[in-house]
Amino acid sequence: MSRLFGKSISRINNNHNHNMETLLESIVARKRSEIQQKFNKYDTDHKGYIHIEDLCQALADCGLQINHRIERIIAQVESNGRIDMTGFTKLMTGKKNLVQKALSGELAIPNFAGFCDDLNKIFLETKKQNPGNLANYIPELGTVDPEYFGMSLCTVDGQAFSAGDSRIDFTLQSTMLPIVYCLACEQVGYDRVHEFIGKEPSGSTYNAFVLNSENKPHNPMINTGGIICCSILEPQDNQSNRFGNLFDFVSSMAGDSKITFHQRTYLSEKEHGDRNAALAYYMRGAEVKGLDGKRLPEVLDFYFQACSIACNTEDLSVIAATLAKGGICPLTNKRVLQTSTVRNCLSLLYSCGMYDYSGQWAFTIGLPAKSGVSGNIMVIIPNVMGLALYSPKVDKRGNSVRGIEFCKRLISQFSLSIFDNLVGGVSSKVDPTTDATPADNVMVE
Ligand SMILES: NC(=O)CC[C@H](N)C(=O)O
Repeated sequence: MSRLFGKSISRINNNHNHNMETLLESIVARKRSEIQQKFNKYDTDHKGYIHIEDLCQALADCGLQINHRIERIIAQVESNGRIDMTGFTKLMTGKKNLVQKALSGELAIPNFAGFCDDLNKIFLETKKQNPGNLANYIPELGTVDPEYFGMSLCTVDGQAFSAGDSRIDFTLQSTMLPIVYCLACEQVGYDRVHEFIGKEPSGSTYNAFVLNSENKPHNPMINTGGIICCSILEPQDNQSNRFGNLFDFVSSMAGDSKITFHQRTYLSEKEHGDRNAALAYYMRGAEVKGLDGKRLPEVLDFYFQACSIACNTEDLSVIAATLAKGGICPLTNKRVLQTSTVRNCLSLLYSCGMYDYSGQWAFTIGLPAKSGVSGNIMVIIPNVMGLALYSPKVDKRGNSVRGIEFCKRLISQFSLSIFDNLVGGVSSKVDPTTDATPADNVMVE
């Protein structure tokens, strides 16, 4: 009995091994033919090799700029500006890399050109109207061209697209606050920061004289919370190092980009900074913890300097993308923040990032974001991309009017809000990460 049983088991095993081999062979054959097809697609003149220029063009079509990261990947498989089938196979089968992902349609936004076309249309539609006012309580902000309108996006894979005035620099203003908050959390720890600052929206204007029931600023994304964060950052260091460290940190979030500092806006805000000075003295009078009362003018000065760090929407979209990617900059692939810090920051941006419009923003747009009174907005689409907008005319709450309008239109067309892709949801919106509508995935019996 047991011998018979043993025999049948060995027959089953033999059959199984044979079937397994055939299956593996067919998988290998399929993979080989897929690679061959791709190779043929880029071997445009059928000479048996791909010109590097053609490969670079294919990558550019996916939204990737040829930087040193991509050059390094290509250098491993090319010779004399060409890639043959052996090199191409190595490229497509080796450890997952950006080029492989791009050619396999696996980047964050697979149909990048189509998505950007749609975004461009939304941009042009939004551009037609320009209500709101310049925030001239900081006089220098009242001098900018009110017609500026720029938009940029950067995905977690580094796919980039811009429209309009995407290279015009603007001061970050309150959009610096999440950055200062992240740096403070990394330096002194999240618990310590929140010993001094709350986690609730204030429901009041960004520069209101309000504290929560624990005598703390409501959150780090409004002026009071921002001033406290500035007080916590490297109090023992000198002013030059402290500013330098913050500046370098912003630059590393922006992909080691050459960000700037706008001296005129800084001086303008400092000269007209009575409200923020009053807020600082109000907090000192209320004995708010975390505020170094002896260094008050220095802390305020640092706050004004931070608000006058400047960049363009291209840079800001990379900063947002670094947050979308959990603290790793998609252009340099360097980790600049711990994921836990980013998680905390995004939670706060979701509930408090748009001043006293935060609740409505969360409801209509459903994404973490931060605005600055210079007319910039950065929006984070977790695990997908960062988006940056600049249009200097703001509404009465201090949020860019066209920036909000662009986001409303974007979200009405694409399922990018964090609650858009609920299992069981039926929606006509397109998911640009899969190019399908959520309704395509629903199976109702
Ligand atoms: N909302 C903002 O962007 C305000 C920042 C500005 N520097 C201020 O303190 O008033």
